[in-house]
Amino acid sequence: MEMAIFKHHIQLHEGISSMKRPIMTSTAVLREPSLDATPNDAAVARDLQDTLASHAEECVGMAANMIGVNKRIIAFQDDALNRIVVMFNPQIIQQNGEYTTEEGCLSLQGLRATTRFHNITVQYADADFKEKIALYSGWTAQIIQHEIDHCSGILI
Ligand SMILES: CSCC[C@H](NC=O)C(=O)O
Repeated sequence: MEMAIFKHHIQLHEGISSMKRPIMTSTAVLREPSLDATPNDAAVARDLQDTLASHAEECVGMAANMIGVNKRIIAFQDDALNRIVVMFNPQIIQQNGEYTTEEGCLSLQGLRATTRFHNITVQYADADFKEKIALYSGWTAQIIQHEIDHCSGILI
């Protein structure tokens, strides 16, 4: 087991980033609320970001439990910034504009109907663990809601 983890990190640092990194699909960690993240989880965040980048064609966001780590960390493709954004301990503090839509998930088969909010205000710590509050709308807001649900052990 330790060898396997060691090998994984070698791959990370040798930069075999075009290889799709493994995703959890049916483990308990996806159904459990994750724990608060700390600055010590920076390496997990980088791993999550690299894993999302390796799945960028078919996946717009991920939560750390999708790579088997039960910490409240998300990464998502932000089309406005044209890069992947990482958030530690994201929390929705305001929301409005409820609607129903269909969503898919890399950890599940098929599409499911779900309720989302068009506008959200998110409180989080950024990649440098600085506290931030930001407003998101539409597609990016939908992705963030999906990933925050993952952090609570909620699948669509
Ligand atoms: C619209 S939100 C969908 C997010 C999903 N990622 C899984 O956490 C994905 O398909 O990328």
